Amino acid sequence: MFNRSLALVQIDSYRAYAQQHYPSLCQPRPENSHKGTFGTVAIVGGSKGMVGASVLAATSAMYTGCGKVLVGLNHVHNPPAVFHNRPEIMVDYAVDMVTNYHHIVDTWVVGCGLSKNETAVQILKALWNSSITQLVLDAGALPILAEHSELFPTQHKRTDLVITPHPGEAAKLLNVSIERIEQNRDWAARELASRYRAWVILKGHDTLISSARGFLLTNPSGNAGLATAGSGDVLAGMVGSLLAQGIEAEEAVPAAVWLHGVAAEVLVQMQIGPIGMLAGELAEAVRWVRNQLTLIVENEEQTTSYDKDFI
Ligand SMILES: NC(=O)C1=CN([C@@H]2O[C@H](COP(=O)(O)OP(=O)(O)OC[C@H]3O[C@@H](n4cnc5c(N)ncnc54)[C@H](OP(=O)(O)O)[C@@H]3O)[C@@H](O)[C@H]2O)[C@@H](O)CC1
Ligand SMILES: Nc1ncnc2c1ncn2[C@@H]1O[C@H](COP(=O)(O)OP(=O)(O)O)[C@@H](O)[C@H]1O
Repeated sequence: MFNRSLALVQIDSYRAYAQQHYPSLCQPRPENSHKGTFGTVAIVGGSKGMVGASVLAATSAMYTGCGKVLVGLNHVHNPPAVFHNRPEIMVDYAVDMVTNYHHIVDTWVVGCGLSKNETAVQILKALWNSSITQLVLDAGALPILAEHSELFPTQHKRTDLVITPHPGEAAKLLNVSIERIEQNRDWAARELASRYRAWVILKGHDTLISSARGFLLTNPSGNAGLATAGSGDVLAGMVGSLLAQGIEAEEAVPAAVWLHGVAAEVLVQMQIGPIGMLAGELAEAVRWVRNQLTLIVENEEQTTSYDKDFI
């Protein structure tokens, strides 16, 4: 029988890569830090039947290291007072959250499990036209952007707008077929970045990251284990989390994609996947990788035991 506690993971090469490309991921926590030091993320989504998507995004945001997470659920007029398996997460009705929590949120992540309806459109419009500086749009937010372009002027002043389409969503945003996106992925990522003045994560095998200034990168990590329900929600939470921690978008956006892929690779090395890998397991693995990256190691050849019993 596979013994998880004996699983050995080669973390050294990941650490070396992160030190070179994403040094902020390797910074240990200052001793005098407090929860406000690492920012607050609000996840807006969770329509009926898809509350799990918001909980996954919120959980992964916390596992990635932000200080506080709020979830605003749409449709659910009497939201649960608490997610019983995640009491750390503050929860409220989405409209109330957008109205009342403006001042305490650093980064808004909108769309995880968000169905399209009039309230969802109004929520997105309110956030789009507000003074918030960091906005990540995923999943259910993207068809709204595509279908109500008149409500979302592309000449916004936001510092950091990140959109995270899979090819189906990119096709809607660009009004072309999914085949056209898949055959012209570089073009699609660049076109979306320039059109929306946004950071774009065009998901799928060989995820692309693009910026309005013409930056284009193919993410080197990940595997087909990521093709599982909710793994995009996990990624959206991670992007929001790194931004909320004050990491510049130039680093935070590609770092989140890389870390997400590394977590999937670690799970495969542990034989938890690629088949049957769960989005929740991915989020837990992200926390382990994130902490491993901050360790100072003297022996470069060291391998590290990932013990599932300790996560
Ligand atoms: N536990 C929860 O609460 C969960 C909730 N979730 C939430 O559900 C919401 C909708 O998500 P969803 O998965 O139902 O539909 P969506 O992603 O819009 O796909 C629609 C169609 O697009 C296409 N397509 C997709 N990917 C593609 C690709 N890479 N490359 C090419 N085509 C691709 C594909 O078309 P097909 O290939 O099947 O013809 C597919 O049928 C969203 O808000 C999310 O957050 C989920 O995260 C799951 C866990
Ligand atoms: N074959 C694959 N190889 C690498 N990454 C993949 C593969 N399939 C999916 N992914 C990744 O998994 C995530 C899926 O996100 P998404 O399509 O939004 O799913 P969901 O809505 O279920 O969360 C994305 O980060 C995508 O890049």
